[in-house]
Order: sequence, then C-alpha cells, then structure tokens
Amino acid sequence: MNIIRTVRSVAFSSIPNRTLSTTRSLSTPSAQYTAFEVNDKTGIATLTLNRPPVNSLNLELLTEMRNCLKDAETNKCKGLIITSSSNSVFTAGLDLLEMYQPQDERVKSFWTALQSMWMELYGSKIPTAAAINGHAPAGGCLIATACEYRVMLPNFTIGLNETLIGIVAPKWFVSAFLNVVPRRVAEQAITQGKLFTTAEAHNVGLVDDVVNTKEEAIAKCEQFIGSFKNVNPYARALTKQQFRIKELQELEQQREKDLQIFLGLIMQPSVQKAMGIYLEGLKKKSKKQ
Ligand SMILES: CCCCC/C=C\C/C=C\C/C=C/C(=O)SCCNC(=O)CCNC(=O)[C@H](O)C(C)(C)COP(=O)(O)OP(=O)(O)OC[C@H]1O[C@@H](n2cnc3c(N)ncnc32)[C@H](O)[C@@H]1OP(=O)(O)O
Repeated sequence: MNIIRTVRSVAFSSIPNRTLSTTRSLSTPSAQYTAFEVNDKTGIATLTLNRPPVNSLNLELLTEMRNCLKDAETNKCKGLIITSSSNSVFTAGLDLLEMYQPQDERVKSFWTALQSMWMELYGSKIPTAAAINGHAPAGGCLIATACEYRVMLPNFTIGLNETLIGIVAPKWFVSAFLNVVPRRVAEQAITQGKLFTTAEAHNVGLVDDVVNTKEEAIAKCEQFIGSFKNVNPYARALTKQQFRIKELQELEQQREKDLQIFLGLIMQPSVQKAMGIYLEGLKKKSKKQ
C-alpha cells in the first residue's frame, strides 16, 4: 500500500502534564473519511472517524478503517485508539443507506468489509481502545466492544438497538457484547433494542470509565495502552488470542453463510419497509432540529 508520511507538530501545551510531542500522520492518498496519526513519543496510533454528519459506516469508511488498522500493525504501533471528529456522535453504526434498497454487488462488498474489519479489530495483535466521544448505537457499539478498553463521555448512548429497526444483531455482534456485559443483562437489552446512557453503560460494564472531555478520554486510552509497557508484546498478543479465537474462528468458518443470512434478512420486503420507515423518521427528526 502506498503510505504517505507527513510530519505534523502538535502542541500539547494546553493539556496539563504533557510534554511537547509530535504526531506523524500516515494516510493513504484516498483516505477521505479517517485521520490516522501516530504519536512519536508514545508510539500510539489514533484513528479518527470523520464522515459527517454521523460517521455512518459505509463501504469506503470500513475499508479505510481496515487500512488504518493494518498501518498501525505494520508500523509496530504500541496500540490503537479509535475516536470521532464529531462532538456528539462516535458513529451512528452501519450506514442504513447501504442496506436500504441496495445494489447486489455493493451490499455484498459492504457486508464482507464489515466482517473483515471486525475480525481484524477484534483479533488485533496490538492493544486497542475506544474513546467514545458521542453516541454509539449498533455498529458503533460493535466497534467499541471489539476494542479491549472503552472510555465514554457523559450523556450519550450506546448499545445494540437493531430490533427497534426490525433487524437482528448478528451472533458476532452479540459475542463481543457478552465479553463485557453479564448474559442476563445482554439478553434483555438486545432483545429490547436498549440504548444505555453513559452512566448505565458504566454501571453494567459496557464501558470501563467515564470522563468529561475528549482529551481526558484519549489520555485514559493512552494510560490503558501504557499499562502493557512491561509486557512482552508477543506473549500479550497470544494471550489475547486465546480469549478471542473462538468467535474469530466461528465467523471465519461461517463467512459465506453469515453473508447469505444477512442478505436473506435485509431483502425481506417487511424488513425493507421497516428500514424505510426508520430512515424517514430520522430524516424528519433531522429537519425539525
Ligand atoms: C440471525 C440472523 C442475523 C442476520 C443479520 C442481519 C442483519 C443485521 C444487519 C445489520 C446490523 C445493523 C447494524 C447497524 O448499525 S444499523 C444502524 C443503527 N443506527 C441507528 O439506529 C442510529 C440512527 N441514528 C441516530 O439515532 C442519530 O442519527 C444519532 C446517531 C443519535 C445522531 O443524532 P443527530 O441528531 O446528531 O443526527 P441526525 O439524527 O439528525 O442525523 C443526521 C443525518 O444522518 C442520517 N443518519 C443518521 N444515522 C444514520 C445511519 N445509521 N445511516 C444512514 N444515515 C443516518 C440522518 O438520517 C440525517 O440525515 P439527513 O439527510 O436528514 O441530514
């Protein structure tokens, strides 16, 4: 892959207890919806989702996320932090327009890219952390739970709300959720399509910490990644793999079947109708604001 390296100075003087540092921006020429930077001092990479207005995950954004993750691993970064350029939305989850009245080849590529992105993030060798600085419904929650650590800003929402749209959270969405939330809480919440407030999410373990600003959230993620500084990275990666291999193998072996189930479900006229009504509701709400 053709990686452009630019060196960009970032003054951290406004942030207390931090020495001046630099970040390298590594970005592919085609990067449109993401910013990817590596802090030269800490070796930690930050992937910022930047697809206004709500960072909905379309094929291109998913592909860029995969490229960033690959860059972070190839460049032997100490860890990866995922955050958003928006002040109110981490990501609104999957781009509903990819699934509503879709084109056959595009929707297949879209779902396949989502599967790959999730497997690569969930199984990443390097420590991963989500600085959730906005709402994180459905696919947003999927990204957060694929990471090893989550910190969230107050008064936002997170959860798997698929049933409210008339769709179903696939098993692999649920499996990562179950890593952090007790089974009983998860079953009730996911069947109800419940979105947890930040405080509720913290209470059930869906997020590890709550802080007031994005800067504090990034610092918490850095602290989490830094906690592995005396741990052998190879031993760490293999240990992480032991915890996550079952879900990864399950999806890898069932990829084609998972795709066919997804297509079968979203192409049902009743599901298309429900999605259309949901989208219409979002648009009406957006116009009122
Ligand atoms: C066993 C069998 C298993 C088979 C599995 C099969 C199928 C499962 C398939 C998929 C799983 C699905 C996962 C998903 O992620 S679906 C997406 C779920 N996301 C949501 O429900 C969030 C919807 N959005 C919101 O609630 C709000 O937008 C927000 C995130 C809270 C932000 O609110 P805000 O007020 O800031 O923004 P607006 O609501 O005004 O939105 C602005 C603008 O964006 C459009 N938009 C919002 N979300 C999406 C989205 N997810 N996709 C596409 N577009 C979105 C919204 O319509 C507005 O558009 P406009 O043109 O009016 O400006």
